[in-house]
Amino acid sequence: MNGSENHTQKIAIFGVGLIGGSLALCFRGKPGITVVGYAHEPALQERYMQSGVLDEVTLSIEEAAMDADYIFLSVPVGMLNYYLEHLSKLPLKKGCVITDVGSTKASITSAAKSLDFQDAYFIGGHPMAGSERSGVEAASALLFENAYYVLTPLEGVPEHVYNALKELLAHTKAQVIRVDPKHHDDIVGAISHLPHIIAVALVNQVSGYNEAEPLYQLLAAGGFRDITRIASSDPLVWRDILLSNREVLLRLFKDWNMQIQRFTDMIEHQNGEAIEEAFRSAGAFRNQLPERRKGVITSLFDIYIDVPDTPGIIGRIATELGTAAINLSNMQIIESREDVPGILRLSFRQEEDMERAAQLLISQNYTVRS
Ligand SMILES: NC(=O)C1=CN([C@@H]2O[C@H](COP(=O)(O)OP(=O)(O)OC[C@H]3O[C@@H](n4cnc5c(N)ncnc54)[C@H](O)[C@@H]3O)[C@@H](O)[C@H]2O)C=CC1
Ligand SMILES: O=C(O)C(=O)Cc1ccc(O)cc1
Repeated sequence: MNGSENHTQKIAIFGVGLIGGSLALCFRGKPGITVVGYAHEPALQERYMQSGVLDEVTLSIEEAAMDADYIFLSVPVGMLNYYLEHLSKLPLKKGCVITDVGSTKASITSAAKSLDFQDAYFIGGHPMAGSERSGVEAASALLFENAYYVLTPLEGVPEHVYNALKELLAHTKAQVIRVDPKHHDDIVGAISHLPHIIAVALVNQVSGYNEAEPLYQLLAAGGFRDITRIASSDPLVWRDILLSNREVLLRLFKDWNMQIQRFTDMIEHQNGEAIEEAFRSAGAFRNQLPERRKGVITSLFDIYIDVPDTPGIIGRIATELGTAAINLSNMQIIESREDVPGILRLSFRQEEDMERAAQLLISQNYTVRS
């Protein structure tokens, strides 16, 4: 029975990459849970097993699905229908819940509506956390912590089945939220898919200029890196997402073109006041966004310090923090120029570690900014 603590539960994961692997890590080792991965290619079997996120791995869809209480489809969006259809023809365990993690929800939900799962149920899902990285090696048990996890249950899914999935997802430490599939795609199109497109288009524009003048790449610093991180996302995963949210995106492009046209007009007519107002209103909205939700990418508490361009300085700072038992999660030089101090970003998982590090470094006369 799903959701019962007294029974052993089998969780099957199809597509053990960033998201599937992170889910596996959240579930694996929890009392009574066995996590089995499905690998569609022999080479993946070894890779999945070596990653240490699974209890078992199989090359057989049937074997993975057999007796599973939950099946997570965490393959690229373009492959979801194939697996859903295949599963609908298998004798699944009574009460089995099939769910997915795809970044669009309307298409998979409408496919699921047209299939007969007999004694199984389909509940669409989308964890609103991730990164530009991909593959099981990038998986982390902390990925979903405090993020939202959207569920889009089909009509007719009993409440206790929905609640059992929600209970299982508590292992991810995400906050489950129920959203209509089409509404989900409208919103996520604007806040995730469009930004990915803009980032890629911008990088490609600059990369074109850089072919004739390599100074573009050399001078590209803070702002460019910040808003283009997601341009490094997996091409195949994103091809599928964008094609699956086609209509929403085509609509969003119209509004986007209007925004660009507005800037064209303001600059052409030297309308400084309107430019100021555009920045003012954007800033006001952005500043009210909720604090970055914790997760492996976003949980970091960052401080920035100016570092003189002295050999070994980074190693020295890391050692000093280590000696003071301050847990540093990451350090990255985000600007380094000849003859001027570079900027080093120090990231911490705990706010307390960040505060202690700031105090220590200030006491050693470093310039520390948050
Ligand atoms: N990348 C992100 O930040 C997020 C992605 N998603 C969704 O999660 C799903 C997976 O994305 P990621 O984990 O990022 O990608 P990934 O590339 O890290 O993982 C995909 C996995 O699926 C496997 N795979 C590919 N084709 C397959 C096939 N035909 N049959 C079986 N397995 C196959 C790959 O070997 C890989 O292990 C996508 O549907 C994506 O839209 C959802 C939230 C965040
Ligand atoms: O890296 C980022 O900031 C992301 O935007 C991650 C992401 C990618 C795809 C999703 O469907 C949800 C989240």
